[in-house]
Amino acid sequence: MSVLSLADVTVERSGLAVVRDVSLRADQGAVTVLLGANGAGKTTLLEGVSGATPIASGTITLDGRRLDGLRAWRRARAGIAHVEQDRAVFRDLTLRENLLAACRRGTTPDRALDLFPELRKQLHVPAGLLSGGEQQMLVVGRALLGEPRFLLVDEMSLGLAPIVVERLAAAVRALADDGVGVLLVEQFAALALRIADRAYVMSRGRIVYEGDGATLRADHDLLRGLYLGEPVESGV
Ligand SMILES: Nc1ncnc2c1ncn2[C@@H]1O[C@H](COP(=O)(O)OP(=O)(O)OP(=O)(O)O)[C@@H](O)[C@H]1O
Repeated sequence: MSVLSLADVTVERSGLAVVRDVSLRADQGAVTVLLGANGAGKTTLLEGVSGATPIASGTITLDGRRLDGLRAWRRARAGIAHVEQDRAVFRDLTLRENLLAACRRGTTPDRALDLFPELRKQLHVPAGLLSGGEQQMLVVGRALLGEPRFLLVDEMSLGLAPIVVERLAAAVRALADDGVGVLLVEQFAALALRIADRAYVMSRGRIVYEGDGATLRADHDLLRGLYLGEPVESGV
């Protein structure tokens, strides 16, 4: 089983450490969620893992192999796919063309369309005309076409209707059950914890909680305290 592992990772923005000494691990076949309030550093951490932003110190390894010195495309080739927050699609190309653009030689868009069969009806629609939920399905599906071992997903629920969010969450869970390792960043904890195997909470750049998803889901006071940066004590 593959393991994505971070040890003492610090990432800076404009010279300020916004991710500080973060250590975490994500396992293949599991959903690992990274929670935390707005501005906690979650997006920056994912960017550090994918290589979109260089890390200042620490190590990132995939099955023991150092990734942190590699350019982003090499990390992608090693098996890391990053679904960024911006839902960027080629707006004038059809959904099908967007998927084909992401296919490796000899692969087809089937994996994305099997995960989100509702997209098959929209294959010839320009991606810019799709709903926000369909665009999100497109970018998640597109990320799979490179056959990643790990999928980093940033705030996939942002601005979407609850029913669509449920659909996306179920798809992400199914991916993990199918053997992909998912590292999911969410600001809204309830949904993420429902599909999580393991959870981390970040506050002001640091990890302030690590545990299994079910424990945090069951303890609202603990979760609230972590978000507010209060002492980590159950039942406060
Ligand atoms: N380009 C930048 N230059 C300086 N500071 C930045 C830059 N981008 C982000 N920051 C700051 O870094 C901190 C972490 O931001 P980040 O986006 O990683 O947090 P987040 O937990 O993902 O929050 P959000 O849910 O708002 O995306 C914030 O305080 C933010 O203001």
